[in-house]
Amino acid sequence: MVPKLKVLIAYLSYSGNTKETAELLASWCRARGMAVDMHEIGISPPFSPRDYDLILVGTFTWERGATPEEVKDFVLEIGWKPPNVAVFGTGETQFGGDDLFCLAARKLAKFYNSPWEPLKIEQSPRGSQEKEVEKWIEGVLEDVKRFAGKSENVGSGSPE
Ligand SMILES: Cc1cc2nc3c(=O)[nH]c(=O)nc-3n(C[C@H](O)[C@H](O)[C@H](O)COP(=O)(O)O)c2cc1C
Repeated sequence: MVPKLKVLIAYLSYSGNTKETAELLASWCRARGMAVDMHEIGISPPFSPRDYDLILVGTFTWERGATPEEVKDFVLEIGWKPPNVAVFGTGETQFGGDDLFCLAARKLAKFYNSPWEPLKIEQSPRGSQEKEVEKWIEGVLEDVKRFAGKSENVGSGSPE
């Protein structure tokens, strides 16, 4: 039997948009037979990144493009850069246009040298943006087997 792909979805959400995105991603992966664990940043107990074939990290963007402190702490707790991190984020263009839109997600993807462009969702993913979520996770999973099982210790640090 082929072992199930193991996916961890870690996210931070205050008002629910990033959580909704995380749940859509979880449903999509589970419907395709993957084993999914959810991790609420700042709440769930620590996990071992090496247990997973893919780690999805979701964050909203805070004032003037800032990364939420909880996400910075999460990154420090992990303490190294797993090579199989894909980032998704929610934000709102009304807070600073394209320059600041989902900037925390973009910075996080850069920090992890993520092989995938971050998914950027305007507010809630429900409705027309659900297609974007699906397209993004499909693309990520196409590549995942290439990265599965590999790890690379490149030191610790913190995103801006
Ligand atoms: C005070 C404040 C500042 C914000 N600044 C930004 C920002 O600079 N860039 C951005 O894309 N979104 C910004 N947002 C929008 C949130 O990132 C967006 O509402 C997000 O979907 C919230 O995620 P959550 O529902 O998971 O908590 C800001 C929201 C608030 C309340």
